[in-house]
Amino acid sequence: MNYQKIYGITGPVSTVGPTAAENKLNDELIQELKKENSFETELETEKRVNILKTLQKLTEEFVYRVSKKKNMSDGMARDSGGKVFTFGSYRLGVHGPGSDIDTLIVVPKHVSRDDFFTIFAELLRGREEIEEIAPVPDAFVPIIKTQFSGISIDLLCARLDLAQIPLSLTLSDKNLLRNLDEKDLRAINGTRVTDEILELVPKPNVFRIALRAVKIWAPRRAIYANVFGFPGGVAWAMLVARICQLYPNACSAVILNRFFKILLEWKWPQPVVLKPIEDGPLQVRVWNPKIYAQDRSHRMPVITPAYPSMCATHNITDSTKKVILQEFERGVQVTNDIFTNKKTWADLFKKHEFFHKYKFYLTVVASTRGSTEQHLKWSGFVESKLRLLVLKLETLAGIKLAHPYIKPFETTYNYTSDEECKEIMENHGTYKKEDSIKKYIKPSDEESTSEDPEDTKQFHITTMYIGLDVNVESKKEKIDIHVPCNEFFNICRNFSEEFQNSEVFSLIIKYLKLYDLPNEVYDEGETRPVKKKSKRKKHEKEHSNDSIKRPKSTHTTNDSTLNNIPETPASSTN
Ligand SMILES: Nc1ncnc2c1ncn2[C@@H]1O[C@H](COP(=O)(O)OP(=O)(O)OP(=O)(O)O)[C@@H](O)[C@H]1O
Ligand SMILES: [Mg+2]
Ligand SMILES: [Mg+2]
Repeated sequence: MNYQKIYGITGPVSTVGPTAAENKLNDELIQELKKENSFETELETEKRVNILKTLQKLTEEFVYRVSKKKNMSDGMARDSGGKVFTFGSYRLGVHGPGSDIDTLIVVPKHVSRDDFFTIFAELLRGREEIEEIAPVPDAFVPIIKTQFSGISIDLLCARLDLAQIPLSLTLSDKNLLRNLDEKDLRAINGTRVTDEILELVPKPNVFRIALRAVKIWAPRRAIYANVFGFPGGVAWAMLVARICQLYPNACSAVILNRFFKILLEWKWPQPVVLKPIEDGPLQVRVWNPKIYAQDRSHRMPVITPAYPSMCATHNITDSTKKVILQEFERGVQVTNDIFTNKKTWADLFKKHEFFHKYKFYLTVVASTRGSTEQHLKWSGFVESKLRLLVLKLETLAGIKLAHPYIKPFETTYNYTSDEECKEIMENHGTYKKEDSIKKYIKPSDEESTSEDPEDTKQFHITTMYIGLDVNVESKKEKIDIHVPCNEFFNICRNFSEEFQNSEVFSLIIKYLKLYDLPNEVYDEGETRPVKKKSKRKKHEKEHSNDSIKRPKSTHTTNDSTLNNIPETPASSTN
């Protein structure tokens, strides 16, 4: 008897296969994905395979060398093995020409993480294909980032409690997780999750094409970014996988239409799971809303299948949930129209209107008078906390939606005196004033031909945007965002002693109207939103009767007031 395997925790919704018309739409989808440069060439694929072969050899050599150092015999040292796994888009088979290869190097217990950052890094440096190597041993997930024959590689390392790592090893057995430290557990998790996802979908190729489409659609609609409260790559993959389980014989075009329909109608916060959540051998938390209040607070939970199951959408807020649902609704409409030949797949992938649709925006500006490295640390930290500001804003009575944008904007200025720096700080980030400080902008690396003069210092600025949908009925009431902003400032400042140095690190929240958004947020050739009455010209001179108050100073204080949002724009410095 040939029963069809049931994928997932329920039976399928429908087991019918595609019609001729659906197959045609599916071919058109693939054509559109090709136009979008979703696929790489065979030659490029071959290059990746060869890189992985080389990495496997290097891994074996690495384990061998460490084993010999521990006085093992030649035979034992060789038998210690070592194996390269992959995860991320490459493992799922949805990578494009610009994707990296996410790799995990699994080593036996006598090889340490320290060895990875010394001996393995040394072996890498010895290869002529290596162009860059950046080890980050102190990261939450320690990593070596490198460029190998022009392809970015992320390398993680995990040490298992085994004497040997044979090539036949798979990571599916949860007992392999015994006696691992937290960093090893985190490193191994990515591979275990992607492996399981592929096991749990009925037709991996149907899943891949649908996921490729979602990976174009979601960033285009500005809803792909785990840090800012949207689903990230793993969550989108699991959402597509669940729809594939429900329609095991459908083609990718149909999966996409059902994806939008089912997820729009989903009884959130009912979780999306790909298989029953398992218990396991470790003293670690497994997602369980019956036990943990934090898990009950997840608004659109999407749960990873590999033990220990976690929620991949922990960061979603009420606002981002609303935005995601709006996009699902649009997805239903557009795909319905595609199925009745009124629209095409290109319509689905049209760019978002984030910088056109809100009357009011907050800009969160993290800046550093110092090195690029210092700024990366500071801006990265502020970025990782931005969703906390969103959470605080959306609880205010007058704010219907606090919608974070998924990509921070970066600029670096060269300056020579405090006055110049102050001028930059005061004028950066608004359409009206940005021209006045263009002279300070640092040319990008390719453009700059010479080194900066010695007395030139750098001012790095990262700007994040939050669109505000303000309740018009409460127009007469003041919306005071003083408290959430101050709390946000404190979170960022007080994280470390280093960040308290306001001479170096600064954080400003500015309040902008739509028409005063700076040019950086629009693509080249994109039409700026214009007021109906007065068309502004790019070279417009500064007006003295600015509707936007200037930041109080470049130095930071804890004084932030953004009162009366609908009526009185203001800016705020910290
Ligand atoms: N900052 C991070 N912290 C922890 N894990 C991360 C981080 N960035 C990425 N990862 C892990 O690495 C995986 C792959 O991330 P990556 O950024 O390479 O995206 P991807 O899905 O592979 O897409 P792409 O094709 O752009 O490479 C993620 O799914 C996640 O598990
Ligand atoms: Mg990747
Ligand atoms: Mg990566």
